[in-house]
Amino acid sequence: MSGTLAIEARRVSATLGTTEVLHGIDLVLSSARWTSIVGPNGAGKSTLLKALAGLLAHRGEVRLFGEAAGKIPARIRAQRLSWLGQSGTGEASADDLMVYDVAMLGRLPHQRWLAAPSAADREAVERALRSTQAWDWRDRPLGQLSGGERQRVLLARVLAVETQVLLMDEPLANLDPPHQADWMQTARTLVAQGRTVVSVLHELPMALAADEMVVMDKGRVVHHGSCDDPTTHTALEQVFDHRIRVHRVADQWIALPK
Ligand SMILES: Nc1ncnc2c1ncn2[C@@H]1O[C@H](COP(=O)(O)OP(=O)(O)OP(=O)(O)O)[C@@H](O)[C@H]1O
Repeated sequence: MSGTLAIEARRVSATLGTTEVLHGIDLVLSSARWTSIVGPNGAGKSTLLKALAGLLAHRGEVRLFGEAAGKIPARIRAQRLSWLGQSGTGEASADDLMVYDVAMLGRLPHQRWLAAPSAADREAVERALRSTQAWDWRDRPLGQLSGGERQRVLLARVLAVETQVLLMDEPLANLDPPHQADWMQTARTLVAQGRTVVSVLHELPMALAADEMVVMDKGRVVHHGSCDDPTTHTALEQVFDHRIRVHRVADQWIALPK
């Protein structure tokens, strides 16, 4: 799959309320790459991610592996693309569910109507919960977990779907530094398996560890390039009004306040 196009957005615009917040986005993301989406608050990052996920009405076209995303039946699309919302928005209704059952929800696209989970479903859920070190809480209600613990369960649910494309909005929210590093390792492992990871990130050093960066401002993509490319660093500095500077430290890119 590497080198094929995972996601194409053509002239994608979206209006929230009465305000157009995405203005004709053109974006092509190759498969087997990790792309970070960055930009100031309100730039339209979450809105773009939702449009790519098919969760938001928009104008223009989104294609998933060459197929018009809107024409792919919802269940098939859910087998190909999984989505983690910002800080688990909309998850409050899951508070009474056990952690294991929350992760099992990720397997719904693979299950027949009212069928019991298969051995493959149970294996995928265990793998996912172990990979975010959430397995030990499997019998606890989601609502009793801390913010970071909860985020690790929601990450596990996304991983349990085992899709080709994973879209994650601020996946590092509430995670402590070791678990942020674990998430980065997970993203790299997924990419090594040929999967495509797209993550909205505010943590710029982590975002700069991706393969590619999409820089957004005011509802537009102002730059898309390799995280190692100096023009990407310039775009990043510009979009944050030159209040940050990208440096190379200990073999990685970091962004320091100026
Ligand atoms: N329901 C709404 N009606 C009108 N405008 C909205 C609505 N929801 C969001 N917006 C606006 O859309 C713009 C894009 O929001 P979005 O959440 O996509 O930004 P973001 O880049 O993800 O921001 P952040 O970094 O703060 O999470 C913002 O200016 C926001 O105020």
